[in-house]
Amino acid sequence: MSSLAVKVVAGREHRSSWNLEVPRPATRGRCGPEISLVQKYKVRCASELGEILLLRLHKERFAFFCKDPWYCSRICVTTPDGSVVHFPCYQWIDGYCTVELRPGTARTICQDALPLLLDHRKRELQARQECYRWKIYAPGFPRMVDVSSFEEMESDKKFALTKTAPCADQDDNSGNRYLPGFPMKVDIPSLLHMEPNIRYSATKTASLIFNALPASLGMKIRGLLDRKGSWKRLDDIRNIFWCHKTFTSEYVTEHWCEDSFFGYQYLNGVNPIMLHCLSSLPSKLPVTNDMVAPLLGPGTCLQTELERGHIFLADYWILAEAPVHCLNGRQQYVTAPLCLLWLNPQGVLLPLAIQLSQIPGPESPIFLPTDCELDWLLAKTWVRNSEFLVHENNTHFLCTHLLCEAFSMATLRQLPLCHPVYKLLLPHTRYTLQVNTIARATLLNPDGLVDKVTSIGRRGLIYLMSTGLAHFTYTDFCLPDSLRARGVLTIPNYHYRDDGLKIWAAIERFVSEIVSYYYPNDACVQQDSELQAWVGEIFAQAFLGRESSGFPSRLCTPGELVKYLTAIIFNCSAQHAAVNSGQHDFGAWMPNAPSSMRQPPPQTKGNTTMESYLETLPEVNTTCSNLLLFWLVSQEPKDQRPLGTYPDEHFTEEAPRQSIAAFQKCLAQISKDIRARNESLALPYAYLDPPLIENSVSI
Ligand SMILES: CCCCC/C=C\C/C=C\C=C\[C@@H](C/C=C\CCCC(=O)O)OO
Ligand SMILES: [Fe+2]
Repeated sequence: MSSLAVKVVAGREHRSSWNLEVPRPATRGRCGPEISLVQKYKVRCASELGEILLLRLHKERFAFFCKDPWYCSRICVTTPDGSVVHFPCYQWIDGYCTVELRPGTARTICQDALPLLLDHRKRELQARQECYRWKIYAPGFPRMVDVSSFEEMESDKKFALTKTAPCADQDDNSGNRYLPGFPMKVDIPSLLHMEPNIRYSATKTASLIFNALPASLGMKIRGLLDRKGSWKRLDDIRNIFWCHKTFTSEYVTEHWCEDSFFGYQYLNGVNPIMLHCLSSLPSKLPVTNDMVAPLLGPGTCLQTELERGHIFLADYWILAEAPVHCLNGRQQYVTAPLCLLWLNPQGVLLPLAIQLSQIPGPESPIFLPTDCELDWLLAKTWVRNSEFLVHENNTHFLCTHLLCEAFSMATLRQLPLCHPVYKLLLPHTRYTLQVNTIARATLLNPDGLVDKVTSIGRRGLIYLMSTGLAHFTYTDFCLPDSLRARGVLTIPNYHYRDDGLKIWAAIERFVSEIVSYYYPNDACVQQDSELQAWVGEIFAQAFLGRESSGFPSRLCTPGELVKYLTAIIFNCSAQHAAVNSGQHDFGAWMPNAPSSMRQPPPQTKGNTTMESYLETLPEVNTTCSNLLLFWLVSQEPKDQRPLGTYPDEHFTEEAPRQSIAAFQKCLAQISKDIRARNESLALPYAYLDPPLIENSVSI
């Protein structure tokens, strides 16, 4: 327990009496803002204070009680003339220290003139930069949070701001151990030292553990996590999760073999960003008209369909040189397929041809829907395995989790609490540093889950993500630009695109209202040195300063700022929901998303049997460990905050608060429309229904 003292720093000195409402120290054990208590203080001053510039909270030891972290939401001050001033805080106060708060009115650095306030901004950022330090995890990776610095903070060590952090590969791995009941090693030390302001709340942690433990122990007891060898029958896979079936997972189990469902997943599955429209075939995929004529039917040909813009390609080139790994002591296999698809006159997307390598030739036959059933199924399953690798590592982990971590870090390090962009973005960074730290400690660590279930292992993951980042562009990052560049604006029943564009537009409208309020002209953007440092830090640390990425290193106009902020908020919320929430739905039927392949890709046709198919799919323990992860990450643990909900009132002015209300109204209408559309669908698409989208990447 500790005591709290409040000090008011004001502009002028006069006689007055002030009422302060301060959140009372709640309870031990970081239970977050869930318990809300308010303490009222009357502060009598010998003189009138005038405008309050800063409010200082001192947290001190109380008698002999031990140190307790407190969560302070905000302080409300009623002035002698009856007006109320809010001082947003929304932070854990750990240890005995002083926190200085400014009134809630957002201010850019250009709007501050008083040296006291300019100095306060500077000191606030210095302290944050000391606390949140960048770490190089692997060459070519976006930089991430260095959790070891929190350990140092707690032991009150002093350190230089320029301290360089080690790479993950040089870390001491002695704390990386097996935990009873779990199929992989866990890097325990890195989980123990999170700074309280970025740590999961007790509710969220408990919810994650309650989701994980019964599922993991259930599989352990049934021997599934330890059973090596092939599945004996495909049907046995149905029984892994007898109690975790969803409407979609059942639908997938029924329809996974169908070509139309294979095509559907490119539009509305967990990786809806792969298709590019072709105007001509690439030379590395020598599909002829004769090959596809039986499927195209009379009255058309491949060339005509190319000219109509009805031919699409999913190219897994990035896997061509991925390192390959061993699972259960056996060599695994990876390939880099090319999958050609056709949008038929009924508006259904169908696979036309699959080549399982980037190099054409007699050893890489082009598989066709007219081939025998098992050959065609095996070729499609190889593509689904490639989808798994590209989706999990790049679309999901790199492009949402890791990039959003870098946005979160830059926001914490470069923008003070009173900055309008800090107020706008902070809710969209909630728990991202924590979930990524958990992922690094359980999935990406040596002998972690990625090493236990994927054919490329941790080394392959590092290769894929660094190669992915080296090719990632600002166009890919901005949904409308990406859809246009990929030529997929007119494909029917592309619900990810339709819902995503509506949400993008709603975010854009909201952001442009906020931006126009605080940045009325180009000069305001250009002269905001904190904003420019923030963009520059993202460019340098997330995109490694690569000019060809097209990401800005500087922003010049309010329009550029609106686009950039819209893209960040969209990717932290909607994009993560689109590529995260369906992992169990689409992956629980393992043959639809195998994490590894145990036989080389076929070099001839006509040899596939059900036995060889089962010998190619992952073993029982590999399958079950992976499905355990899918189950866990497909549901947001409790303590959720859906898109557009801002219970922490960082903005206190009327204009931004009205913009928030309008944003919420717009999202509610989008939700209504999505739900109405879904009524008529055999397989509803709900991943982008706003109430089901989390504000931030937090699982
Ligand atoms: C089997 C027990 C695992 C416990 C892990 C608990 C929570 C997971 C924490 C974070 C997950 C984050 C992301 C991970 C996504 C992709 C990683 C790559 C996976 C792969 O290649 O297999 O999910 O939301
Ligand atoms: Fe995720």
